[in-house]
Amino acid sequence: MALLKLEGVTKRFGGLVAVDHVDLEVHEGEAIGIVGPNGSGKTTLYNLISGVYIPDEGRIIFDGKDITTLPAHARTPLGLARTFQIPRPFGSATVRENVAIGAMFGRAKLDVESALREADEYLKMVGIYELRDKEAKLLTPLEKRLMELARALAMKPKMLLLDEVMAGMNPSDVDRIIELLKKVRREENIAVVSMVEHLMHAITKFAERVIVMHQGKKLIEGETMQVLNDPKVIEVYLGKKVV
Ligand SMILES: Nc1ncnc2c1ncn2[C@@H]1O[C@H](COP(=O)(O)OP(=O)(O)OP(=O)(O)O)[C@@H](O)[C@H]1O
Repeated sequence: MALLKLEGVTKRFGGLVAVDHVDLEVHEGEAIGIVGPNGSGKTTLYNLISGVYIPDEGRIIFDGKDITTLPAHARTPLGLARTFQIPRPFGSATVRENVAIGAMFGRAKLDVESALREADEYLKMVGIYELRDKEAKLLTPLEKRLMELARALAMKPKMLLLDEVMAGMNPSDVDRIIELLKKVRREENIAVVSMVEHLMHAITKFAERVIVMHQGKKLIEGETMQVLNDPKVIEVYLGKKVV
């Protein structure tokens, strides 16, 4: 059984169909990349999966439950965690407290003490443990994204939706995050869906399967290298070879 299943999911903004009858399945522990040019519907798709938007048509099933109309805060405890392209941390709280919130309100629902301890583990994992006592608002954009990743992992999700988490990172940080994601997939069987606009090389190292969005529709889906070298995909990316 698929962990996540989208059936004919559609979202319109006035006359514009931002996501157009998308079908999608993600299985436990899978690594998926969602790519597509600007405006192709990737963010809207994430917002539909995470509950920021409710679809105009179609159904979303997660872990056997119909979550189509469930608000975002009710999806998190079921094991659906996401990061945002522009993180919105609790600014005056410390980095450690921000991550602990994930452990308290995610699937694990830990008490404060245990959540703070757990936060330290995840901060070490993403490589910003030394920043734990800093106010979150003082972090750089990249550090904020790493903190968000730690918070999402502390939720003990079954599925992690990553929104451009590796954008702006240097190659060694990208490699470190990819290794980390492989480790959590292997050890905790977390399905990771990663949205990427430009970092195609990162996606080839990480994703087993890629979905290409174009004008709100799924253009193609399949094994990563095969998809990224497909003539239709090359055409969508302005005639350039993608990788
Ligand atoms: N809240 C909104 N109101 C109106 N139109 C929207 C809204 N959100 C997205 N759109 C439109 O829907 C289409 C898909 O946008 P979306 O942000 O999902 O694409 P994207 O692939 O994530 O692009 P980007 O990489 O630029 O974020 C675009 O034409 C966009 O202008």
